[in-house]
Amino acid sequence: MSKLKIAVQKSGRLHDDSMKILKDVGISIDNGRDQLKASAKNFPLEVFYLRNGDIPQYLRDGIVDAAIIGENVLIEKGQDIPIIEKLGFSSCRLSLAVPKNIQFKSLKDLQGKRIATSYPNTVQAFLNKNQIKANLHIINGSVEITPNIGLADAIVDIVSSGSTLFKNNLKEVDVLLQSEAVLAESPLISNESKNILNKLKFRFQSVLKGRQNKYVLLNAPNNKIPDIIEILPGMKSPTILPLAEAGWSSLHSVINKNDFWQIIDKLKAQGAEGILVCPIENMVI
Ligand SMILES: Nc1ncnc2c1ncn2[C@@H]1O[C@H](COP(=O)(O)OP(=O)(O)OP(=O)(O)O)[C@@H](O)[C@H]1O
Ligand SMILES: O=P(O)(O)OC[C@H]1O[C@H](OP(=O)(O)OP(=O)(O)O)[C@H](O)[C@@H]1O
Ligand SMILES: [Mg+2]
Repeated sequence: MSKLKIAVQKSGRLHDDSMKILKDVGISIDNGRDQLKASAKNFPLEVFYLRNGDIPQYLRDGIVDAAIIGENVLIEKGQDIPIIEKLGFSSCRLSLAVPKNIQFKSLKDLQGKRIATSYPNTVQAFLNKNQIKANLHIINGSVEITPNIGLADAIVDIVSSGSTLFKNNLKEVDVLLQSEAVLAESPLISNESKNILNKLKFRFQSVLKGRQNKYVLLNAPNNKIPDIIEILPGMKSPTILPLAEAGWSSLHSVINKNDFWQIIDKLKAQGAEGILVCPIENMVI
């Protein structure tokens, strides 16, 4: 039986979360950290550990069938490569930054200036769109240091918490794009591999939905149940079970983790007690 070949970053920001989502979908991988290739024990999958920036070419050439990769890298080097699922981790943005003490009024201030970046294609497209001519200085890392050592007037690099910009006395003045880890597919994938990839995608989706939601159990007096149901819509509708104590019920439901605190406050205000909140491993809808 053939195996799906999937690329994962060998080491770096994406590695741990990529391995975690594979583990969370129940795939167990024989993992020697120095191995460049490893097979799953219980799923037709072979993992290739590669450099992030090399992955678009491997996908394009059909050397791998799929990859977990930063969306920003596909925008830079793999616009021809389809994204089939966003994976919700490694969220960051690609931003333009300049020294803090510089007065930056508009993008026109970049005219004729030097911009350091590891993302030349993305930056050039951004400059073209804004009709700006600037000189790109392409480097692979530590981009934020370049204005301080006189190598560049501005930078375009990944920002997440903003602490690297802060430490280097830079300020963010524009955002070129938002990014997160994605599941990408080779344009040359075979039908057989595509079937396996669809199964993997389905498992990813159920784990991602689970991560997005929480399972809530609570006790409430029966006369409060209609009001509480209004707050707790659930997947279809909440489960209601009678408690041993007369006049009380237990309600079970699923809530989006983003609405979580707001909903809990409302539940308490409606007389809910003994509220338990549990993580969800998988949600298959
Ligand atoms: N500070 C950050 N916070 C969140 N996500 C990030 C951050 N920096 C980078 N990323 C995301 O993680 C991906 C991998 O980043 P990382 O710096 O580990 O690799 P790289 O230097 O681009 O590549 P390589 O594998 O060749 O070392 C990036 O493409 C981006 O999508
Ligand atoms: O906004 P922050 O949370 O500070 O994150 C941004 C930094 O993270 C990434 O670098 P990384 O640490 O991956 O090092 P690298 O430049 O060697 O890739 C990115 O290139 C920025 O430098
Ligand atoms: Mg990096």
